[in-house]
Amino acid sequence: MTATMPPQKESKDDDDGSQNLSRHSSIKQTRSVPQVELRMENVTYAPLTKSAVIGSNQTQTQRTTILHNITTQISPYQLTAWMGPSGSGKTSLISVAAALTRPHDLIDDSVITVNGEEGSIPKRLVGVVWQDDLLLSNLTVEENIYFAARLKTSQETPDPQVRELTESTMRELGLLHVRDSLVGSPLSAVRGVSGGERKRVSVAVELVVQPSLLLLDEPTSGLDATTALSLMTTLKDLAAFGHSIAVVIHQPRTTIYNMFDHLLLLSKGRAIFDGKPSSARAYLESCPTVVSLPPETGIADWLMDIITDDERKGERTLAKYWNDCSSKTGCADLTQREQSKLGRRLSTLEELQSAPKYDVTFWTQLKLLTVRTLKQQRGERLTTTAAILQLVYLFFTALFWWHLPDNTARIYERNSLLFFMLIAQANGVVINAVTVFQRERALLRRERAKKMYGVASYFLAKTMSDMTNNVLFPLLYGMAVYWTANFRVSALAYVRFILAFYMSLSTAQSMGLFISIIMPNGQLALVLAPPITLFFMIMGGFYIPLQSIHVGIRWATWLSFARYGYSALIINEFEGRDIPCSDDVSVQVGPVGTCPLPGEDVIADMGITGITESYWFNIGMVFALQVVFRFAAYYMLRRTR
Ligand SMILES: Nc1ncnc2c1ncn2[C@@H]1O[C@H](COP(=O)(O)OP(=O)(O)OP(=O)(O)O)[C@@H](O)[C@H]1O
Repeated sequence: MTATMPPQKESKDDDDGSQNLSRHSSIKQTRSVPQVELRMENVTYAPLTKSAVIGSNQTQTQRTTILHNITTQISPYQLTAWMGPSGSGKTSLISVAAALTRPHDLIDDSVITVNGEEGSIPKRLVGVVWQDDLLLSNLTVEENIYFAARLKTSQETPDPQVRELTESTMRELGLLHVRDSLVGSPLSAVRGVSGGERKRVSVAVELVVQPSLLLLDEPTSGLDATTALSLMTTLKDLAAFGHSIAVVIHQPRTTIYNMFDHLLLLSKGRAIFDGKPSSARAYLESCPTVVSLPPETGIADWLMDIITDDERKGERTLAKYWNDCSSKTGCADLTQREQSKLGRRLSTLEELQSAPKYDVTFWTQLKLLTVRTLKQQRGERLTTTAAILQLVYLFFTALFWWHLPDNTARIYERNSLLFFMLIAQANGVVINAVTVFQRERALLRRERAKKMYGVASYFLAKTMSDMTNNVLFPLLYGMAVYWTANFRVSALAYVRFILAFYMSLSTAQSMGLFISIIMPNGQLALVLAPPITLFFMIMGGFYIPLQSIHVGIRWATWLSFARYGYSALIINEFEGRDIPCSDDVSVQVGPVGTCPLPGEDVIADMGITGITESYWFNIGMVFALQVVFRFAAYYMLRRTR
């Protein structure tokens, strides 16, 4: 497919001096981007917030007005800057523009229009680069960018073209030298790329999908001057393709300031200027309280100084002055923004909303997400630390249960070991499932909002990865313990042991995922997961034989994956063989005096009777539970936004 370029801006009044910059951007445009003009009029953003009641331990819910009556616009072909001191509401304005706030938090006469029509922008057309990045730490820089690009580029675009786009984006952002480095994260064992590089990767991941509206929260923070300039140049070039771009920026150097087409200045949630950056100085100097720009002071530094000074005085003079000025026509000439020269008719909101839901088919989503999840989870689960943990478990297990003699005196120890293996590994697997999903949740929410993929493909890819990577080490532990403990010597019994152990662990994993999905509060999920697992473990029949569990809660044993897993392991160990008697007469299992003891008596003694005496019944039940957990998890995930 040949690259389709949207009409370029014919010419530009370079009265802001940006024509002096030599720009060598190689950013490529692979598709036509719907142009979006977003206008916010009289926007007052007042979310419900919780605050402490003075003098008591209680909290109260109230509306806090964060943005007051803001009117501004983000237009195609323009690079817009939002500047203001810390706490002036820049980040909140990004949330409003990206339609990430709740509609009822926009109060009074707030109106948002998209291409002239009231409504919020379709989220798939928006890219937001937040200050906190959401990257996949175990993928390389290139992989992070490539997967984002592939998922958001039409199915017909050949892969080499997507690779080329990835390459040019990396080049643009100075990331080629770290393309094969893992991104890493402060929390993971992988240190990864530097903070500034990670920031650039987050920008690249958004930039590569070429959103109509791109909002960036302090993209240059943590970057050196050259890289910051290069990034802003890239954004400026991207705007020239018809994208609408707004950056939150603190104190840009003058070269960067001169690139802006439109400037919004904020102070304590209020606008104090909205218009051409080249007019800001003249306008503000006309305000009686403002000291003129001193010689040899950068304009951005001066702007911050006068806003901070005004905030310190507490009279909101600049906001009032702007309010007076913008409500009259007196300063219209000074502040008039450069009119965007749109190359074509803007799409209606309905047209913007009616685009195909996803750029690539379900199967492509599934393939990409499976590869991506496998890579990410391999780095999280198949780590040296995880291997060492299993070796420690193996050491202790072998220490206490080494080569158990196969006689009636050691039946209890055999059973206890089977149960210990289940409890130790299932608990770890559940905690892991909870933690990993809590980490993925934010990324999933963001990517779903951008319509990069559907829940079904994400969930299926995750399930496939969960079934392999995540239970591999625990399974290897079980396979080793089988021989160190001297369980039943038979190839068939070994295979059946592996199957029962694997099914129990993967069901525990599905339960962990379900818990994690239904509890958005990650800390609560982590606190509750172990007792829930323990409850089902007790229902497993080792601590209390099934027939002795109180009749009021005995029904819960039918919901316990541990019951079926443990029963299958016990049946596999004892069914169809006789256990030689021990000389130790104090040990009694089964009918007194039976020698050798039939394995079936051991099984019956555990309360495993009737239909549950069948190995395959238990495997079937644990499988069914797994399916139920997975479907419930999927259903709940679809319902959450
Ligand atoms: N959900 C919220 N509840 C209560 N207060 C909030 C909420 N969101 C933002 N604020 C407050 O609103 C003000 C503006 O916050 P915002 O993060 O938008 O500012 P900012 O200009 O981006 O600041 P910074 O440059 O430090 O990132 C701050 O005082 C902040 O504490």
